Amino acid sequence: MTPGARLQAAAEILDRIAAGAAAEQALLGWSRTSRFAGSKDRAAVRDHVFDALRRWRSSAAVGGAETGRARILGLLRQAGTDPDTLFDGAGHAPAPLTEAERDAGAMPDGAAALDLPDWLLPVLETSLGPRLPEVAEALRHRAPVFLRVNTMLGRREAAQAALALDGIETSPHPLADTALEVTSGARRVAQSRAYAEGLVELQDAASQAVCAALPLTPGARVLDYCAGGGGKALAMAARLRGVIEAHDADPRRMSDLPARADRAGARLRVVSAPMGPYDLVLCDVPCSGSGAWRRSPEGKWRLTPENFAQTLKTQAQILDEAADLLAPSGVLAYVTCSVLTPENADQVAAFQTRHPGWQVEDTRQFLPSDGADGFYYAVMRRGDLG
Ligand SMILES: C[S@@+](CC[C@H](N)C(=O)[O-])C[C@H]1O[C@@H](n2cnc3c(N)ncnc32)[C@H](O)[C@@H]1O
Repeated sequence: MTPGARLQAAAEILDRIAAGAAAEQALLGWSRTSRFAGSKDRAAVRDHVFDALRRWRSSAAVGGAETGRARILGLLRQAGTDPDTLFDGAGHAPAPLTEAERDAGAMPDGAAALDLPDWLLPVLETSLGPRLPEVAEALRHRAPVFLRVNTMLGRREAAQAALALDGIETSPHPLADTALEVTSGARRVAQSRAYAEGLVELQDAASQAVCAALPLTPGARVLDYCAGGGGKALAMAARLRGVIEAHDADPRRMSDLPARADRAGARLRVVSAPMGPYDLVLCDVPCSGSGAWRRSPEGKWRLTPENFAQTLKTQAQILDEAADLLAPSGVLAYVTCSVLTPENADQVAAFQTRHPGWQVEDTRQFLPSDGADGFYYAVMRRGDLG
């Protein structure tokens, strides 16, 4: 496919997304009917689609309409690329621009300029204060690819050398001792030997920093209450060198976990009904995902006041359930990939009001503008053991 044909394909997929299709479904539908497209074409089309999703509002404003074609036009204008070099109608490229399209388009302002939903702007302003513009800007760009070195199987330098043999260049990332940022060859990671043998896992650097901050002591009984795909459960297992119990309200989300644990040499037990007492319960709760909207930009537009309110209720309920599973001196670790105060510090404060005596021992907010995803954690323990 020519570069122009890739843009045309992306524009059509964006129209399907605008009509209500999920991005992955729309991409899959296109893939199935486009057998002529090679792997590089598919990757390029996907990148264009996700670039437009990250800049859904500003690309439409600059492109002059709420269509896939206009959004692609807007992205080109934002990048300083002359659209006439690609909108030329040749070889399935977009048709040349009309006079009306040339005249259309304006710089957005307010929430549209930041590529944020209007309703969420006040929440973000309160949560981030003067850091809002830099966070919003970070969320408009592609996320770096990070790997976690599985220190049960090798050191960071050994992992870098193994990855280099497969043409993947990395550099250590300061957020965590286990973190590598992929600087070239990211698309080869899943086929690399280091990945197949469990020496590295895909995991965001801030997510690794969160796992590194948890007070895991040898012999501790640990539960990952919202284990999902198990990224944090595996990272905890590597640190603890003991068994991690993994639970999720939706057990299908953990279906790959036993195989991933085997590959990593981790000891992990999936439990459907956790039985306390535990020494540490990790609650990596469902959240807005606002800290990771670079990776999942659809989340930015699908979040509504209604489902946000429901998510806040679920988070509180999970914290209450987890507290009941802990030993008297046990640690309750609350984690979100969010930058929004209502689901971070406010949620923890509300828990403390419902459960007097719990104290926050350690807490930190990571922001996407610091390099990795936005994450929040609070490590809590009961203070009134007497
Ligand atoms: C942020 S994801 C977990 C990601 C995972 N810990 C990781 O590191 O890859 C949140 C998970 O919480 C689960 N969940 C939602 N409601 C829950 C509940 N009431 N109890 C336990 N898990 C729940 C979801 O199914 C989802 O897998």
